[in-house]
Amino acid sequence: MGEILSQLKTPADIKQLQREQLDLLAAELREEIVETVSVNGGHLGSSLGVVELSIALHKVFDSPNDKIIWDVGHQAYAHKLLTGRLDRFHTLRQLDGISGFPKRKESEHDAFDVGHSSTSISAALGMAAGKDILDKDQKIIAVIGDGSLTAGMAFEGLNHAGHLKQKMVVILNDNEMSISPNVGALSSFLSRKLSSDAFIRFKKDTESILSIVPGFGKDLVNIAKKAEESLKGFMTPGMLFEGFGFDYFGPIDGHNIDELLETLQNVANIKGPVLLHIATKKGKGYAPAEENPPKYHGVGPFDKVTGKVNGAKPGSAASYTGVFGKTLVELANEDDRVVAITAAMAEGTGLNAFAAAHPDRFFDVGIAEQHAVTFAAGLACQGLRPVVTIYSTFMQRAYDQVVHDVCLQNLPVTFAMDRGGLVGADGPTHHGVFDMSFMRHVPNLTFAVPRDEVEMRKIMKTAAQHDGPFAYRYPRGSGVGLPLPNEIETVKIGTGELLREGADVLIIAIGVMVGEALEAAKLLSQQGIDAAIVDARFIKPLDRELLISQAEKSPLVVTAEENALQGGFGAAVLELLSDAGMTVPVIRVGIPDSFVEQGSQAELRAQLGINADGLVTTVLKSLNAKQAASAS
Ligand SMILES: Cc1ncc(C[n+]2csc(CCOP(=O)(O)OP(=O)(O)O)c2C)c(N)n1
Ligand SMILES: CC(=O)[C@@H](O)[C@H](O)COP(=O)(O)O
Ligand SMILES: [Mg+2]
Repeated sequence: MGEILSQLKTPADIKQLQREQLDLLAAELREEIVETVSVNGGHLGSSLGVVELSIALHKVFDSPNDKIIWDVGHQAYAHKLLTGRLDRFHTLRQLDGISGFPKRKESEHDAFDVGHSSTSISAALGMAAGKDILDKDQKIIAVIGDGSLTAGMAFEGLNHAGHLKQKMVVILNDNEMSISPNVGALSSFLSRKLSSDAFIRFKKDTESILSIVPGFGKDLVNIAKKAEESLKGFMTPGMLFEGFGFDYFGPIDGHNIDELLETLQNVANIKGPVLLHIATKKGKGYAPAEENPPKYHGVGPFDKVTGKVNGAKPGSAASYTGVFGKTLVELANEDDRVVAITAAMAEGTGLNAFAAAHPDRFFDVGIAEQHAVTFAAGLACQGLRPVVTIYSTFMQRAYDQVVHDVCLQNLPVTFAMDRGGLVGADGPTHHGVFDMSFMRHVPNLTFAVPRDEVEMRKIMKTAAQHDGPFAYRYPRGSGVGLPLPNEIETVKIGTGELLREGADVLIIAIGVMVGEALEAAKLLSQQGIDAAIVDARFIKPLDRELLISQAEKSPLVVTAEENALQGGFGAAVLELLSDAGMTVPVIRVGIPDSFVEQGSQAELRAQLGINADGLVTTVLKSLNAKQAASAS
């Protein structure tokens, strides 16, 4: 534990440090971050890149009175260490431990809860406007990365801030990286420097114009064009932000503490919105992360000496993401209408395999889920078969686009929702536990949830051949480990499968809960209880015939899903049975009406009772209650 760091109890203590101590502090912070992430996993590169910035912010500003809002929040580890959380830092991202993201309930220094990107400017602007109304003396600072700046919401905030002329500081942390290298016109524009080449060209062209001014002859158009091109070379990022009404400063070296301190002190008192552009290196100070930023963006436990990631145990099953990436390439090999879209998550979604195999049919649109969906709608209008691959949690951003731009027009767009269900250590901002509720009621949409990787391939092929919108979701982590047949079958839309007969209870499960239900049936049979198991496979349309015929035979129905119970799969089954006039008791197992904290997937499932043991407990409790009721 670092000597200087361990003495810091609050950020006010940083103000007492001598200038030379700040460099040592930076080194200690890096050591602590690398040490902890190497054991627990976490977001390494982004946090290492803002160590100096975090020190400078806490030296110049007065948190918690002044508000520092981190965009995404995956880079806030140094901030956490500087604000009294060193003692608990070893619990980072663990069950009951400190969060990998800022959380207001965790610390008064965490000004705003984050996890999804591009919210910082809007939140900061709201705080800035609020402080004025309430006459508070505070400074408001948003820190946003160049990747997060690619989202429309960031520009909505800039646009409004320029209009309100609100005093606030936006720090643009530009490392030229999102998770992968940042994409888009904005990214190229940000890295534009005022080159001496451009200046010399401009000078020459201007001289040529001046020399012929008296004649203004036939070469004028060409010369004017040349001069215009040269002028474009002068367009700097500052012009963009000044156009939005911000005072622009930078780019400055985001690892130079002196430069940071001086500039922050200068901009702190400017009236009106300020944009400070800093240049940093993702992974700074840890060679493996500097050399391969995507790998160490969000990384599992690794050997801190060599940087070697522990990875999956040898012989473990391929991940759903891996199977998805491989299968989509196969589908695209067979059908050249298949195109793939990611919103800045090529690695996470497994679409990097597709990008390598079919680069001309792959689109990374930046962190822009809303645009991704409507862009897909446009591609579908041209006769293509777009597959928009977005984590379930980030699909929440694009709900209106799903409804208005795709489903209303009944366009053949596929929504592949990775990380459906509980994701583990990222916690409540990232669990994908609402998609069944927010997608299942949209007209025209077909929605399936495979129980294993073989079923996933079948559903993917079925979706690719379907003439309308189709969604499927699959979980974070390994599949069941089934061998994948080369030939991919399709399934009939709206059909489930009876996997086990049983007279005492009917468990209707979907997705990963099917495996848990089968396991529960084995455990129940040891207690003399005979459970029937149905894999519903489709949440929309439900297999009406199968579900009703099985429910008619059973004294008790239990539904099982890794989704919010409110409006989810169990609710859909209840509606179906109730509409059919059935009175069989239905117990729903799933996620109750509260946000689920962080922890490993297994720990969280056990806590919530959404695993085989939980199903057994629910079934036994319900059967006992039924028995007691009929005895009385
Ligand atoms: C709405 C949303 N989409 C996608 C993500 C996944 N994501 C987390 S960090 C990140 C890259 C952010 O890049 P940048 O803001 O430049 O920060 P850096 O990692 O470079 O420090 C992405 C795509 C997210 N958190 N939120
Ligand atoms: C911060 C963020 O949103 C991503 O980096 C996310 O944490 C990635 O999650 P996976 O590790 O499941 O890809
Ligand atoms: Mg970046």
